[in-house]
Amino acid sequence: MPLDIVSTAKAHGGTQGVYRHHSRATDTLMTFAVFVPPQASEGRVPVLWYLSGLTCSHQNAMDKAEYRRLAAELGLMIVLPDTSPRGADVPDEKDNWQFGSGAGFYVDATREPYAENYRMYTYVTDELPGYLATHFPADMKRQGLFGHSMGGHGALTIALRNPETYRSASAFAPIVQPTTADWSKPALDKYLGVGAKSQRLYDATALIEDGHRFPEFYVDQGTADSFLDTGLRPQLLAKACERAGIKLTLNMREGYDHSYNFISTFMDDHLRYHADRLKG
Ligand SMILES: N[C@@H](CCC(=O)N[C@@H](CSC=O)C(=O)NCC(=O)O)C(=O)O
Repeated sequence: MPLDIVSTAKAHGGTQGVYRHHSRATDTLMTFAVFVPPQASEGRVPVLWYLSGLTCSHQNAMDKAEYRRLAAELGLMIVLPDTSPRGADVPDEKDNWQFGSGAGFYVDATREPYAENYRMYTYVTDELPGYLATHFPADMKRQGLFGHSMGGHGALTIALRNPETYRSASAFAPIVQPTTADWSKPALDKYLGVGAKSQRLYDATALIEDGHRFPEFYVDQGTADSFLDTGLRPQLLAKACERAGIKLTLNMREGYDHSYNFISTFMDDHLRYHADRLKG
């Protein structure tokens, strides 16, 4: 399980690193970022996964999410995976930002020609955790997930499917019902097949309807988000959670849009939420 170091830099007493490896899941080179807090010099620390949105790599959140100062104070390791496989041999739609490169939707594709490489669910839930446990001072018994938009969808669905692995889950402006939203349905149709039952495994509201449970979710959503009514629709998650008896804290943030200005504003609240649930 070899890992190449792309870069490391000291930040807030910890280390921000970028790493690259060959992935068995995607059969491509994959790049990811990890912030290791200063507390790791004394023992393993809790792991918080940040799943990014459409068009992103590990780099966007590293540059704009402003997580390092408080993660260093709280002793949280922050892991930033890429959002899709990439490379000349990976099937893609160059002019479509809602599909292919930068738009893996955290699914394991089953349709050709995508099934060989687009296996981001397995990559994030199985393969990359193995690298963390081997190469980093990560306490894999204390893991949480959060993410933005497509990554918020990833965080909610992965938590619902693996409640024994993750202790906490939160999201910024998540796509809560990707099987029907205009910017995600076409991608799920291509990765998994039109009308495929398996699409429900990648849809937070469908998972809840089908009996999957997670103790609680914390969600922030900007009211000036241009994707709010067609792509995101947090009210659908609220309804599903209410019916299922899942505690949901949904903060509608007046005037905030979909950008990293919104994410960085509320980043501290999310880090504290996870730290409370990952301690001890
Ligand atoms: N290019 C698009 C806008 C794309 C966009 O807003 N991407 C978001 C995630 S959207 C949901 O998954 C993002 O995080 N972008 C990266 C960034 O650094 O801001 C358009 O033209 O509307």
